[in-house]
Amino acid sequence: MATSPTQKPPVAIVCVGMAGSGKTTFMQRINAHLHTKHQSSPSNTAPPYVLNLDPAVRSVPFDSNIDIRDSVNYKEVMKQYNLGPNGGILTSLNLFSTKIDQVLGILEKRCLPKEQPAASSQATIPPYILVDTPGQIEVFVWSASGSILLSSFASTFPTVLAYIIDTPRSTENTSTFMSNMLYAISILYKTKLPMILVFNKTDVKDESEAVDWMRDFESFQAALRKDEENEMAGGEGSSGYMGSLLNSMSLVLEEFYNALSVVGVSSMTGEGVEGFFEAVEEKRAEFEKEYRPELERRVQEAEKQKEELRQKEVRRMMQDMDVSSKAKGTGKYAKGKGMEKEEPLTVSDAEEEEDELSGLVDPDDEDEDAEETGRETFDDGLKARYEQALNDSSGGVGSAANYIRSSQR
Ligand SMILES: Nc1nc2c(ncn2[C@@H]2O[C@H](COP(=O)(O)OP(=O)(O)OP(=O)(O)O)[C@@H](O)[C@H]2O)c(=O)[nH]1
Repeated sequence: MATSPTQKPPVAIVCVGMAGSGKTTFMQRINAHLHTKHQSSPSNTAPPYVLNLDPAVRSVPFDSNIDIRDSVNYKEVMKQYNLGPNGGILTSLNLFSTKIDQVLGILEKRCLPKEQPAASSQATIPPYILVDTPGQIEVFVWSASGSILLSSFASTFPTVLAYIIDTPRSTENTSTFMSNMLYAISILYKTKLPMILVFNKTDVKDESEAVDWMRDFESFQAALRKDEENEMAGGEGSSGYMGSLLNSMSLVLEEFYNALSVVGVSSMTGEGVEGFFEAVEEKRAEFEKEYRPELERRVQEAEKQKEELRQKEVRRMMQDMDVSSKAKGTGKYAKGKGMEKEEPLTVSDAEEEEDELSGLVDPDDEDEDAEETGRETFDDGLKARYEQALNDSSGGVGSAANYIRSSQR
C-alpha cells in the first residue's frame, strides 16, 4: 500500500474583505470553476470542500459542506444575549469556535490524503477548502475566535488568505486605495499567513491602475498630484499633510507589496480565475517553505513551556511533601537523620537511652521504631508515585489532580 503521489493536502483559501467587496460572489465563482473542472475530468480532480463562517447571511449561492448556521442560530444569539448585529456575529463565531476540534476532525477525515493502492490514480480528496467569512471583516480578523479558527486551519492545511478588494471603489482616489492597503497589511501581520490581493469587479474597472500604484512609485506620485489638483479645484482628493503622509507611506509599503501576489478577477464573468489559482499554488509553496517551519517552531516553543511548567509542578509538589514530612517528624527530618540529639527530659527518658546503649530494648519501643520506618517507606513510596503520576502525564497539573482524586476513591 502506498499513497498516491498526486494527492497533495488541499489548500484552505480563506476569503476576507470589506463588506460588499464581493466575497460571496467570488466564492461562488471559484466554487463553480472547480466543480466544472471536476465534471470535465472526474478522475483527475475532486470538487472543493466548502465552509460558510458567516452566521448572518440569509442565503448563500453555493452548497456548503459545513455551515456555521447549522450549529448557531444568529438571531437567537442576538435575542438571548441582548446583542446588536456585530455582537451577535462575534458571539456566534465564539460559540462555533468551541467546536473547532470537531470541525477539524471532519476536515481531516474528508480532506487529508488517505493510503490507497499505488495503481489507483483517482483523485479522491478535494483540491481546495473554500472558506467564506462574515462581511464585518474586523469581527473575524480581530476576534479571538477568528484567530482560533485561522490557526487551527493553518496547523492542519496549507492556508492562504484571499483579500478581496472592490477595484472600482478602491481606485477612486489615492487615499481610499492607501486605506485599503493599510487594512490588508494589518491583516497580513496579524494572521501571519500568505496573502493574495484579489482586485475584484474588473469587468467594471480593470486592476492595471492599482497594480501600477503598487509596483511603480512614480505612477503613485503622479496620481497623488492629480488628487491634489482635483482637491484645489473643489473636488475630492488629498492635499497638504495628507498628501505628504500618503507619499511617505507609499515608500514604506514597497516591502509589503513585494510579499504579496496580486490578481485581477471578475467574479461576474469569471475572468482571471485561472490566474488566481496559479497564485494559490505559488502561495502553497511559500506556506510550506516559510510559514510551516515558523508554525512548527511556535508549536515546539509551546511544548517546551508546557514541559517546564510540568517540571516546576513536580518540584513544587516534592517540596510540599518535604514540608509535610517535617511537620510529622518523618522523612529526612525524622529522628536520627541529621537532627541534633535532644537532652533527656525525665529520669525514664535517661533510662531508656541507657538501655538503648547497652542493647536492652523494650518491645514497645521496637514497635514504635518499626512504625517510624514504615511511615518513611510509605512517604518515599508516595513520593515516587506522585512523581510517576506527574511524569506519566502530559497534562501536568490536571493529571496530578486526577491521580490524587483517583487515589482517594
Ligand atoms: N460588476 C460586478 N459586481 C460584482 C462582482 N462581484 C460582486 N459584485 C457585486 O457586488 C455586490 C456585493 O457582493 P457580495 O458578494 O454580496 O459581497 P460580500 O463581500 O460577500 O458582501 P457581505 O457578505 O455583505 O460583506 C453584489 O451586488 C454583487 O453582485 C464583480 O465581479 N463584478
